[in-house]
Amino acid sequence: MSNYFNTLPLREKLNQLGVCDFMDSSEFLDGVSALKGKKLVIVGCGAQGLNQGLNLRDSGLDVSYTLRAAAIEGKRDSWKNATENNFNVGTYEELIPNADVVINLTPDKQHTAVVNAIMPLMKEGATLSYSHGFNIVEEGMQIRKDLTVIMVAPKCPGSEVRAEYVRGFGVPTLIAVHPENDPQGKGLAQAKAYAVGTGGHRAGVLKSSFVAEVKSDLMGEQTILCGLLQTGSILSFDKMVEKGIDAGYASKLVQYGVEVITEALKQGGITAMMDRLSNVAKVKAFEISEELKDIMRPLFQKHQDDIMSGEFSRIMMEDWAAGDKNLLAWRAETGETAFEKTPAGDVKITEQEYFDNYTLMVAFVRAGVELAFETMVQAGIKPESAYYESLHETPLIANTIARKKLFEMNRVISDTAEYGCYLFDQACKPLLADFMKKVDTDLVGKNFNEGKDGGVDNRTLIDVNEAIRSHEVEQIGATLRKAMTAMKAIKTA
Ligand SMILES: NC(=O)C1=CN([C@@H]2O[C@H](COP(=O)(O)OP(=O)(O)OC[C@H]3O[C@@H](n4cnc5c(N)ncnc54)[C@H](OP(=O)(O)O)[C@@H]3O)[C@@H](O)[C@H]2O)C=CC1
Ligand SMILES: CC(=O)[C@](C)(O)C(=O)O
Ligand SMILES: [Mg+2]
Ligand SMILES: [Mg+2]
Repeated sequence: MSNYFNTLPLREKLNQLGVCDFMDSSEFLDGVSALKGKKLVIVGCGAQGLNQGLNLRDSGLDVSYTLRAAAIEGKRDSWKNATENNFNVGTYEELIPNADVVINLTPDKQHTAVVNAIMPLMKEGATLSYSHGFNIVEEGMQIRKDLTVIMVAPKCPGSEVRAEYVRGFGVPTLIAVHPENDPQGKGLAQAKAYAVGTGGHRAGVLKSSFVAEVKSDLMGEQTILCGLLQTGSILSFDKMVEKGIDAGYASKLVQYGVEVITEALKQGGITAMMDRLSNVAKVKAFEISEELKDIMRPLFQKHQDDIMSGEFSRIMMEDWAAGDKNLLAWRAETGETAFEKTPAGDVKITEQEYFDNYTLMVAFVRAGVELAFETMVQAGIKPESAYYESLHETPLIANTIARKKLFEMNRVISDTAEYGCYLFDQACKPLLADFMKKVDTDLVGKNFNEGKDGGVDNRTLIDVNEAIRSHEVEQIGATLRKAMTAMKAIKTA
């Protein structure tokens, strides 16, 4: 097998990277009917497996789980997840031969082995589905020609696929049909029905390609979504402790702050998030986020370049071959950070205080979202896709940090995302060392407005507002959010 993307001629690379059609709600009037009465068998019952299955069942579809024999015999967590939720569970031999759609929701590093094990058992003309195209795009997996290969990729962690559905909303979803595997032409109808089944159509569905999904998904998770939220959280906590802010207060501000701040982002973009600051704080946050963008731009570009060239997947696959040596070591290190080890203090922090006392995080988020968006678009990813991946998903990742900090975030995201998150974090911290030396408690830990009279230069404020509002991520965001009429506000700390 070899990297599928790298075997394509340039025009075809560009072609597939550019596939991105926002699907109008009228495209989903058939609901789940293309999958109704069909046997959907999910392989694996982890973060995506369990939560997608719950949504699909609640949408009236026939869902069961197949697990490797050892997981069933050992009654492992995946077996418990499925059986405690009253799903039918069986071995590959028991369930795959009758499945109309086999949904592969095992970790990316297992895909080649899993697909090689299940493919011979699949019935003629069945469908194989993925939620991330790594195996097809980066490893060049070849699928039997009678099988249809689709992708339904929710732009968020599995836990939030469920949480948003239960709230009556959904998460933006990329769907695709692999051009090499659509013998009956039914792939698109099935992928659409599946996206309705998970609730994705209420938030927005893009008709994408395996290539466009992989090259954007890897970029988002490594940089703004997971990498930068990790780096920003740790640096913020350490700074507060260094400057004598109570550690319990610092822990609480960082754990919940990013969720509160990015809730405004989700509802009204960078503009709404920045508008939560006083005028003086907004001007300052704008200035430091411009500085942060200049410092971090080369790192964002390096991540995108390595993703496009296949260098990222090459080094990650080396780690797979080494039994996840680096991943496991980095995971353990994350668990040992002072932020992770310091419980949130029993102090009241009001919703507004999270903005006023954590201006630094507002600046990190603006810088990271805009940089990720700009870098993706420059690399040929379409703005709609870049918006979901950089802006809309950030609050959904922040929800996992609010739940149980960074170790939890890294547990819930895929191993692929986790590996890339650590790579970014390790490169970003030294890059920000000089910047962080200048940061004081007015930006993190104390109210930025304290001791200031609140006055700003009108011209400066007008220019700042204009720069924020005219960014392309705000333009496309305003359009895409118009379709999100069912969006629910979430209860933050
Ligand atoms: N995590 C997320 O939020 C997101 C993930 N995705 C994609 O979804 C897919 C699934 O990822 P994720 O939900 O994180 O995976 P998890 O690690 O949470 O779940 C893995 C499941 O697969 C099973 N499994 C592991 N190894 C094997 C194996 N060799 N053979 C059979 N079953 C195995 C595990 O069960 P057991 O070990 O007990 O057998 C477990 O039930 C990936 O393609 C990922 O990129 C996409 C969007 C977001
Ligand atoms: C949660 C999600 O969308 C990720 C970050 O892409 C993943 O877990 O791989
Ligand atoms: Mg993703
Ligand atoms: Mg991912």
